[in-house]
Amino acid sequence: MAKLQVAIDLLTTADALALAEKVAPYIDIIELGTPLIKSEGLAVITAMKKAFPDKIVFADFKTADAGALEAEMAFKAGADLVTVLATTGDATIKGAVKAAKEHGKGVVVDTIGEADRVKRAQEVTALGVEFVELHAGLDEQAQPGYSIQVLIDEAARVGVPVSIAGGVNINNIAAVKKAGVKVAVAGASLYSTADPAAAAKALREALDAA
Ligand SMILES: O=C([C@H](O)CO)[C@H](O)[C@H](O)COP(=O)(O)O
Repeated sequence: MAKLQVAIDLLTTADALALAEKVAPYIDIIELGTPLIKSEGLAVITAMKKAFPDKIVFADFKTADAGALEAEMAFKAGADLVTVLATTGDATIKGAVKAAKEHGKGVVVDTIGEADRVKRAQEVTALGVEFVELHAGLDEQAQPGYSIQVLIDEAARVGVPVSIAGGVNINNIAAVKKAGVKVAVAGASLYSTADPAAAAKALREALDAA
């Protein structure tokens, strides 16, 4: 069964907690977005884990260096998963994985900015990461002609556990699921809607549909 992850790209802990409260019944993983962590610091991770101890808390650090040190910071603050960039060297990913094993937590590799997402996903999976995020970031999504279909096609052929992040919504979630993802990540389609709870419920139902 694929998991549903809410990506919270809001800028305050209060707003993040309020959104999480609305969508929590329908989601498995709460992602604290990079802008949110830069805005609020490690305290937002601690606050989220305290409020939702049964959810998987995902700290989107997008670490590019000092893998062990940054992963350790995230885990000590309460994160269950932390992201490291695919574009960085294997040594950084290995350092984060080592810290994750020591803490009983996990590393997700984010392919944002990576030229060959499929090849790199296969390479880093061998380093012991939980899964790889096939990701088109907010700036890439804003480019003319962007389509999530490219990520869906990659997920269908990659052959290792992946998530898709890059504009998941109610219109494409069935195709995302069909591609065989481990996790579907939804940000703007939840936090930018008038009724996040209803939107999360609809995504959950589409994901769980046979
Ligand atoms: O990771 C993200 C981005 O880099 C900003 O932090 C987003 O959370 C991710 O792209 C998912 O969000 P949506 O594309 O809005 O679904």
